[in-house]
Amino acid sequence: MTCSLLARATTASSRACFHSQPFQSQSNGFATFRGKRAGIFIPRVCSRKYESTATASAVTPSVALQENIANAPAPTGVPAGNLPLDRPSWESIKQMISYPTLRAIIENPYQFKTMTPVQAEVAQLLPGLALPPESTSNDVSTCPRDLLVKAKTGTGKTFAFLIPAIEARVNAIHAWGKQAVRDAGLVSDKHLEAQARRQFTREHVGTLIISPTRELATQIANTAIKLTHHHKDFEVRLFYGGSSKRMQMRDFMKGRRDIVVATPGRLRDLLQSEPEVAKGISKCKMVIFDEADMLLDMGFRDDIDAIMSYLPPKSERQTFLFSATLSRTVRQVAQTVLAQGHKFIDVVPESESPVHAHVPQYHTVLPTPSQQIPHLLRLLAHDQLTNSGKSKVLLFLPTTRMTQLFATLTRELSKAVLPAGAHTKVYEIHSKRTQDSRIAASDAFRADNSGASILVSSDVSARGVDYPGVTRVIQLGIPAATEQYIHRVGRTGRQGSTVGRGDLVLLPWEIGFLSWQLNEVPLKPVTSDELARQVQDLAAHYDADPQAVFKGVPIKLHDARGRPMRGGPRMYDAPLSPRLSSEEINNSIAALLKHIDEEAIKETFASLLGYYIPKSPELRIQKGNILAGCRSWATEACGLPTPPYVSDGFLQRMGLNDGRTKHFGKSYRDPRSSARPVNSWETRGKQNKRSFENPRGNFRRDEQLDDNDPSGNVDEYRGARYGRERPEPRKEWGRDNDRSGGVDEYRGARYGREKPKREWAHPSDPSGDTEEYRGSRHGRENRPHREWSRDGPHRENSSRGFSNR
Ligand SMILES: Nc1ncnc2c1ncn2[C@@H]1O[C@H](COP(=O)(O)OP(=O)(O)OP(=O)(O)O)[C@@H](O)[C@H]1O
Repeated sequence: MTCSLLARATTASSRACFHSQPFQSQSNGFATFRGKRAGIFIPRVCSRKYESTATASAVTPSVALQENIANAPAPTGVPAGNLPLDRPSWESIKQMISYPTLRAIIENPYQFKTMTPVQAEVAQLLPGLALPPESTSNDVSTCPRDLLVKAKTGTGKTFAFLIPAIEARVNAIHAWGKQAVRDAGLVSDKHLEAQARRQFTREHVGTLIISPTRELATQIANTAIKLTHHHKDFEVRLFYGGSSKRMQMRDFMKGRRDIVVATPGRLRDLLQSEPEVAKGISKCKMVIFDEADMLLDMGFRDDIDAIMSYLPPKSERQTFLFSATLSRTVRQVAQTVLAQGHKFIDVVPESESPVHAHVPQYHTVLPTPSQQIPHLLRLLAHDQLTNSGKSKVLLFLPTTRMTQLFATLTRELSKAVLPAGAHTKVYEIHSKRTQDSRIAASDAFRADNSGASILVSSDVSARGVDYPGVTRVIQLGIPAATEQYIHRVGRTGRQGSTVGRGDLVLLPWEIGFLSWQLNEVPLKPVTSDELARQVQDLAAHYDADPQAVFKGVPIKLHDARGRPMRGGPRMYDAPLSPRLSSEEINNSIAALLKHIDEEAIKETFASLLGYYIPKSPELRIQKGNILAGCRSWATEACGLPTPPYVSDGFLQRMGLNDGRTKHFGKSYRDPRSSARPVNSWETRGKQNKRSFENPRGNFRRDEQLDDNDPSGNVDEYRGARYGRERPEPRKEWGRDNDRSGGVDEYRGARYGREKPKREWAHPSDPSGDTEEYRGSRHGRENRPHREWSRDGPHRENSSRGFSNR
């Protein structure tokens, strides 16, 4: 039996998602409903108001709680359109853009007044940026055509690239019609002009927008539909994997192709199999990469190479690259797709993080894996208590299996432990779910107004996806990279909102990521004990006066016909303090873990090994320690009686069992607690200090290891493992039966004191001679200039790197 509870809960949640109620978009204070146009969901707008029936009186909180509340995010966000007024207004560019576009921005469906910095920077380049290259206007000759743009998460980059894209299309259609009349030797012919325009819009793709995930592609397509609301007959086409290719093609063949939004895999597939798509794309004059750094990364490289070979050469098209994170390396790679003389717009000052400064970020390194689930529950409870009536949490997990497991744990445990109890809505998104249920969960979470909702997600929601009103982002385990950390945290504190917080929760052995990869990110530490105290204080405060905590939250208990309301925020059932006590939390967890299928935990364990082992260089720990860490997670956090069995074959595939030692992955534990520090990980990274204070490290010379420990006596262990005292074992390495050769040879190759003699230049090596290879590999000589030409070879193999997300 595979995790029955897990499976039941997953089905239940997808059913719940499909029956979700009309959605409320918090971005503009309007309720949105789904309709259909061009094969994708289009939001329509109508107004909706809530009556406030809750009244409350204030009480004086304790000193600790006052501090707590002072540190908590402000209770209300700045609604969209109310960004500070010192920014340029949209009205100020009314001469630069068409009236239908302006109307969509300032009147309906959006009501934005001012531009964000990135929008203002791009708007400055209008109208030249959106005019056809053959235009005789001065604006064209002086304006750069290609853009590389870096701006903070949640600052409206989508508008910044969609507005020029829409304007360019409008201008191109207009120019084409006029040219057709001129070519016919006429001065004016409305009928001919209209016919030429119609033909142009059906044959030529206007702008191609490439986005790494389906969720983001759908969101961009929806924003494009809203922005072109007042442009007559404008059409947006969407290509993404996981749903019917035939339907997408039927839609594409039906009408205009003003904007095509696509994920790389599906687009490449269609380009190779559908001549009509290839023909349309070959005439496309503008291509936009959203989340450009991710698309230019190795994971998507093959697909992007293939797609670029269908597009016009870079001298004949415009290319925009947008992202919140653009490293120097990505900027170098970007040169291959951007025209010379492109403009680099960077609205993230060098000294600042690409996440908004007003989003406080915390990290916790748990003392033991057994603290993981309790700490997560406390973070969720903390959010429900500090953002009462509007808590919306996004929980990120490293693998799909982990996401499935934690969605079940969160869904079940929230009923017994969290302040909102059974009213907490838990949604789940990852690659194992069907595309329809992913869309349903994403839409439902976006529209959720229950005041206590949680989206448990893998990295498919990490980039670009806009969920208004997210009050907290929790990351359990390390993200795939520093950039991914930034993008995940960027899901909160968006569009000028002052509400938001990020929490990173790590197991002891993951601390290296914090020290080495996130050393420039402004994270503050919070211990699990501190959080437990804060939650207890907040719970006591609530129990003393629930109304005070819900002050100002519109609670509607009955609908117009007097029936109990199903949606909307509601107050928590007091008393909360007993429910949030450590004992109660631990009991609830223990009771639930008994019902979780061991197989589900073992599969999650295997997925974690697959995720973490390649990360050993980033974490700066040995693979064996990762294996030991994952084993202890399975037993201590998930309650397995014994660590899951890992076969030798699996270890070998993971590069763990390299044959040099048969003890790989077996961590040594001294049975006497007095010989160990309280938490052996506390001393990580301080080895020099430790050796001064206690020259014998953590072991005494007279100690004997456990009889079962196969690593031999203490000295041998210490010497080999920590390398401080080496009891003359070096020559041992060069034993006759050691295939690695003499000691020096081994040392040279391994520790880089001597460079190994080059073996690359083997006559059969096609990479040419050493210098050529090194030059191109390490950048000493510039790589031969690479252009994605239309005639380039089409690569067959695809590796999109999202298989496990
Ligand atoms: N000028 C504006 N005034 C108010 N709100 C805006 C404005 N422009 C965009 N927004 C809103 O801000 C939110 C974030 O926009 P968007 O998703 O484009 O950000 P982003 O910079 O692309 O974020 P990410 O880096 O996460 O992809 C959206 O809800 C959008 O409607």
